[in-house]
Amino acid sequence: MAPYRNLEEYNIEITNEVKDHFAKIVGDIGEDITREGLVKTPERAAKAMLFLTQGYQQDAEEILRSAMFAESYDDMVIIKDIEMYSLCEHHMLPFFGKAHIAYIPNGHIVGLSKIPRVVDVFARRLQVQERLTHDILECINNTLKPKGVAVVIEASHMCMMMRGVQKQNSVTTTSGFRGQFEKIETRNEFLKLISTDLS
Ligand SMILES: Nc1nc2c(ncn2[C@@H]2O[C@H](COP(=O)(O)OP(=O)(O)OP(=O)(O)O)[C@@H](O)[C@H]2O)c(=O)[nH]1
Ligand SMILES: [Zn+2]
Repeated sequence: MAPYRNLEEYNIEITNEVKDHFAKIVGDIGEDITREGLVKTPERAAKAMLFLTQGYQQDAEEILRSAMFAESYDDMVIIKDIEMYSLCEHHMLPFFGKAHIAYIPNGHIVGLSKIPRVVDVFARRLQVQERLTHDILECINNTLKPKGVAVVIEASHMCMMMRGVQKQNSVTTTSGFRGQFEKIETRNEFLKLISTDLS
């Protein structure tokens, strides 16, 4: 694609391209693309898909760096039950659930809202749950350089519910630990505080 003058121009161009692909899909699955209810569907679907994958245009480390504050607090900070919606890269179907994140500051704390924003940046891409977990973990570790960071994600995958193996109640848990959370006592304290039965 040609280089774009600005983000707005890029957004218009890319929306039109994705819209044309969706129009083809709607026709290919046997629908009448001229039917009243479907006329605007390719455009709506394109906008929805670009919203759900907007993380490719965003810089998670920059988001964290924009709200780091020098502070001597060095106990655990936990943000739990962060709702998360992503798309599995194998089927482009949603997987969704909760992220629980903790860090132990090392001279800097971060604005609390920035942690869920980081989750969104990486979730709004084509992902597998394992890589999503590590993307969040490494981003916080590299940027904040805390004494420790922990990420747990619990999610349900629509590709295992609506199709394929068709299991409605399975939940996948992934986790990653760095620094002080690699010690069993710190990790267990975190797991206890997020009130799961993982410990
Ligand atoms: N590890 C991992 N696997 C995932 C994730 N999301 C979806 N999958 C799996 O990716 C696998 C893709 O396997 P394939 O055999 O290539 O695809 P498939 O024929 O559609 O597989 P079925 O879902 O078993 O019908 C499936 O087992 C999915 O359950 C994820 O986040 N992490
Ligand atoms: Zn899938």
